[in-house]
Amino acid sequence: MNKQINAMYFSPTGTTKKIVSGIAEKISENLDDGRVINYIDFTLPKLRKQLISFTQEDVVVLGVPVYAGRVPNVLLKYLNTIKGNGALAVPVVVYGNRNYDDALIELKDILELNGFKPIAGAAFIGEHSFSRTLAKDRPDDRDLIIVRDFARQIYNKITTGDNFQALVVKGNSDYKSYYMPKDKEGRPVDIRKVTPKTNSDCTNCKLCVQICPMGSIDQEDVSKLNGICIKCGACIKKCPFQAKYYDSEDYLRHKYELEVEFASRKEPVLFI
Ligand SMILES: Cc1cc2nc3c(=O)[nH]c(=O)nc-3n(C[C@H](O)[C@H](O)[C@H](O)COP(=O)(O)O)c2cc1C
Repeated sequence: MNKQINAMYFSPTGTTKKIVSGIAEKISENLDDGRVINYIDFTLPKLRKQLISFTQEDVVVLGVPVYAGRVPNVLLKYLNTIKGNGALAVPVVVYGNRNYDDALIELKDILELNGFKPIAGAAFIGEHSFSRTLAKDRPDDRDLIIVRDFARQIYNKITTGDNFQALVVKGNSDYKSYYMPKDKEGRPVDIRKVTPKTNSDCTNCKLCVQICPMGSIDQEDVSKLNGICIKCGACIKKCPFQAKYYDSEDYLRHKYELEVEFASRKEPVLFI
């Protein structure tokens, strides 16, 4: 098989990267032709300025985390610039054990509209961006066995067929609106304006400036934001000194409710 395997992902806290890279690497191992995987990490703003296009010789495993039951809306503009030109695609969404709602069908549709041919899709589970206990340490070994099995099925599909039928995945073609947390009275609350705080353990190492996917943390004063915060969890989870945190009551209630309500383990779902 004469195909270039690509692993392409947005992954602020690293779970999507693990799944997408795992799938791409296992497909590639099955190929056994010594070809190197092309990794395209579009987590940081710099990469989202580059125009990317593929050809019919490419297989693109493309993954995003689920945000509010959908493809993160801050990525839509960028995703629509990627040109498939007939490349085979594997849309993958990774969610924090609540639900992936219409994110997978939305990602599949985006890829189709951009000239890709989706041949398989999946929803996997990753530790929730808001929490250190919800889906803790996932993807884990059990997930990675499923990653391997999925990659094997994709390899078989690519090598045995070339007239692929349209891929069907779970979801509403009329996508549900973005999922919203609720307040004490059950009314929807908007946590979009919530921003991280910085405590006195901060050593001013600037790691948070480098890893913020929105490029929003001020270089001179890391407690200041110059742009939007998408609550992706990167600065919170990756700070070596636990110096970043949220103190918004609405955010913390939502986090707690998720941890209680969605504690039971969900399993990955594959469509092929
Ligand atoms: C703003 C935001 C919204 C999220 N919405 C959902 C959701 O609707 N359902 C869910 O199960 N997980 C949700 N999550 C959790 C992430 O999808 C999940 O933790 C994912 O593994 C994070 O991927 P990453 O490690 O690649 O950043 C949300 C996370 C963030 C930051």
